[in-house]
Amino acid sequence: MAGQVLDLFYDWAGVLVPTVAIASLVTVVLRKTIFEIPPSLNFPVVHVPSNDTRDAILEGYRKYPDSPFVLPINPPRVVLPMSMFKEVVETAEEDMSFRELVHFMFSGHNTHLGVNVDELVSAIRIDLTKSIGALMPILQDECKLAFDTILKNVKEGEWSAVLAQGAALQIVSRMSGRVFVGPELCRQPGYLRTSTMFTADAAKVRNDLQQYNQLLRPFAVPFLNSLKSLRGHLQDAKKWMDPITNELLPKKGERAKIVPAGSRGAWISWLLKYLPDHEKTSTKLGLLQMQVSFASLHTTTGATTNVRLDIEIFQTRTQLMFKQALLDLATYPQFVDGLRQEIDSVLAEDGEAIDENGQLYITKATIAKMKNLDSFLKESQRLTPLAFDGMSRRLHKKVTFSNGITIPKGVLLTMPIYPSHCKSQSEKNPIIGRDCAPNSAPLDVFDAYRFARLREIPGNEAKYQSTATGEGQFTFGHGPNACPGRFFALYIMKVIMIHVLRNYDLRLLPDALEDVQLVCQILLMGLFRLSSDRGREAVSLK
Ligand code: HEM
Repeated sequence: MAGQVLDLFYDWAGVLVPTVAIASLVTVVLRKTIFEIPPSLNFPVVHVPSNDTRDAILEGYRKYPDSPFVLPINPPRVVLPMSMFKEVVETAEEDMSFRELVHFMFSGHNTHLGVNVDELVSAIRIDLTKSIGALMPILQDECKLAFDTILKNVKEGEWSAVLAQGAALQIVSRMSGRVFVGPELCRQPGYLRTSTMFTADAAKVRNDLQQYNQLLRPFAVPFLNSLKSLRGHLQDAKKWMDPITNELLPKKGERAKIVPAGSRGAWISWLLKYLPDHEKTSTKLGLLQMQVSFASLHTTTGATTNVRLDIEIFQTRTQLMFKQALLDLATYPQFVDGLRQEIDSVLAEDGEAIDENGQLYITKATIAKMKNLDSFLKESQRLTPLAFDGMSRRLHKKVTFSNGITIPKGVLLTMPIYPSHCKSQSEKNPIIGRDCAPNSAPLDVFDAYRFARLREIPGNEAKYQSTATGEGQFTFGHGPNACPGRFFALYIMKVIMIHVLRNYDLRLLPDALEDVQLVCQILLMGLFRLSSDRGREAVSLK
């Protein structure tokens, strides 16, 4: 009898064991490929109402301010409590990385995004940032030319409707293009289209590939139109780089050419300094050019799967921020006079400088004295960051944090930066809550000079500048991966804001929809007019 039972057991075991093994294998493969659910995430899941990650993050942060929660989007995100931000930014690149996240989200094998961008980061962080002062004349020249061309129908003394979104895109693209590729190319419609569309097509490749499960993606790649367009942009970029590269590459025995900041080719000469010899080609420089467009356009935006930002996939980051600043200027007109007075009084004291072509321009040092303007831009970004999450990373391996929280390999992490900027969402105050200057409005209210007042408190001067990062100030990330382009981006925005404030009045269209935050993402119509009493008045030179 016992023998029969044993036989029966062995018969069943012979079937059961392989069946269970195959079933487990299939489950693991399905989880990894079809459903893309990272294993064993024992954190609460927050409902995402109609793809609105912003509301889901706010809700998650309200419910779980001190512990992780999951956003069930594709691929799912683990949102960590803000108390862990230091550990996240300080964790070694080999363990979790921002670039790996971009590579994963944007199919880096195909799009070349998220790959090593050390040379790009060095050229931005070291050369571009150091040269901002020297770039002031060309940035202001291009700003004025771009406004005159793009807003040519705006008549003095009359209100005209302007689609601020499109105008801002062209103005910012021209100003950054003037620095990257020089005056001829930066105004060419073909160049402008390629540098903005590269980002749009990269986002399309990402979205297209997400329609397929991971196993099928390699088979789908050759048929993606978005990828064909992307490759076309890279070929165009190479063509544009050919002449500049030929001019700048030293012939045998020659030393590398030094091109002064502001001259055509300077940016390329900075990149060449960091490239190994075998990569000093127009193909590589064209790729870097597209990568810098992408970095200043949409790196983390695409990774957020934020619906509102996805609508605006064609916009540059700086342009989005600039548009938001314009929107805030129109929404809170009570600050316009104060900002104008600051510009006037700083210029009355410093005067303007004259560039080598005899044109007036405002120096970087003079702009730096406009602390209310700096504060206005920082406040604008605090309440409307590009993404409602941020400092996102992908894990290369399982990581256990000092509080015992373990996150498995392959998971995408993010931080709830927007709620952390805004005290009213939680009683966990960020540092700006603690440091609050007297007379400041609550943290959920737009208070244009909040940071200017904070800077007046002894010891705070550098801590609350628009480019500063740290607790409660995460618009540009923080730590080793913090945005290297933020200094450049902010001076572009300041130059534009000063130009607008000195030359135009603006207000929202009277019938602008009620939900301004949403409207601004879709169709922001501003009304501009050349202010008759302020238009281009000459400011006394010292
Ligand atoms: C207002 C405009 C901008 C915003 C809000 C912004 C924001 C950011 C953020 C949040 C990150 C990731 C930081 C992290 O996760 O720790 C980042 C990375 C980066 N940004 Fe920006 N950015 C802006 C403009 C620019 C511009 C104009 C450039 C180029 C000139 C640029 C170049 C980069 C690069 C190269 C990285 C990747 C850094 C790395 O991988 O180490 N950004 N940016």
